[in-house]
Amino acid sequence: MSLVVKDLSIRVGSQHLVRGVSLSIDRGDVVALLGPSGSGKSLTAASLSGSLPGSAMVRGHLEVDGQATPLGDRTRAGIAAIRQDSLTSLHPLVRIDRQLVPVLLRSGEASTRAGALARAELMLEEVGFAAPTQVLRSFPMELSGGQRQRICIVQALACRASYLIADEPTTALDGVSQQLVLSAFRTAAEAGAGILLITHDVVAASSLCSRAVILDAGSVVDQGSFSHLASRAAHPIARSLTWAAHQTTTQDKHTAA
Ligand SMILES: Nc1ncnc2c1ncn2[C@@H]1O[C@H](COP(=O)(O)OP(=O)(O)OP(=O)(O)O)[C@@H](O)[C@H]1O
Repeated sequence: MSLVVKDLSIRVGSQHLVRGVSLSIDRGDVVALLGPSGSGKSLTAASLSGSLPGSAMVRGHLEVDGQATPLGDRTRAGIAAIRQDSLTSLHPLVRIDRQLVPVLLRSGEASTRAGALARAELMLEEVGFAAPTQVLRSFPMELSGGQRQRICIVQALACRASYLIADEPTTALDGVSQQLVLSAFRTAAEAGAGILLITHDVVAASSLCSRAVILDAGSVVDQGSFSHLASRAAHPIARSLTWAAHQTTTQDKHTAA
């Protein structure tokens, strides 16, 4: 079971911003999408989650668990997304409980409102909220950027989607929250979700992901395991992006030994 995108191409006006990108994510696997700023990671993510801007022209083939799926389809079943900008993802005039409870009921995580509230509290605790009851009663504007980001992460995980597209989910978070979120992703993958993690944090990616796809100027320049990318990568960007992570992982292993 996997999500496969082939020959993805995105244009806005006369600009060809993503060119022939192909990648796959297996259920239960976490794949990193790395690359310099402006290389096309967010556009690629948006095309998979059906949230490309209306001005974008998209071409290519998407298959979800063997089922061909239109790339422009905005109501895509089975794929949840975490976007970079958490303020636009949450309804500003709706309290957090009313943004989480319906998702948990729809996904079958809970069958009653009381059960969904209890589950929401637990999931909020798992991403570092010390007072989840209070958070559930808040409006998004009463929370910090990092808190809103973690609520979007809980909302996406609450969908229990087969695939999760996470665009820089931990950028606004402190170190402890980052670790908790990565641990929640690991748990989701162990439960069978396929995750695409877009990040500039190569060390975090190498600790969580089995392999990475590297984009530069809208094209895939390399992909494979982190040790492959660090040692034999054909493209200098792939080498520089993965070298530090590989060094850290290797040092950690030596320290542990
Ligand atoms: N709606 C849009 N209209 C026109 N150009 C866009 C649009 N969205 C993105 N771009 C351009 O497409 C290119 C890729 O953008 P994208 O946001 O995918 O990069 P990214 O790799 O996610 O960067 P970052 O790491 O900084 O988030 C950039 O040159 C950007 O300016």
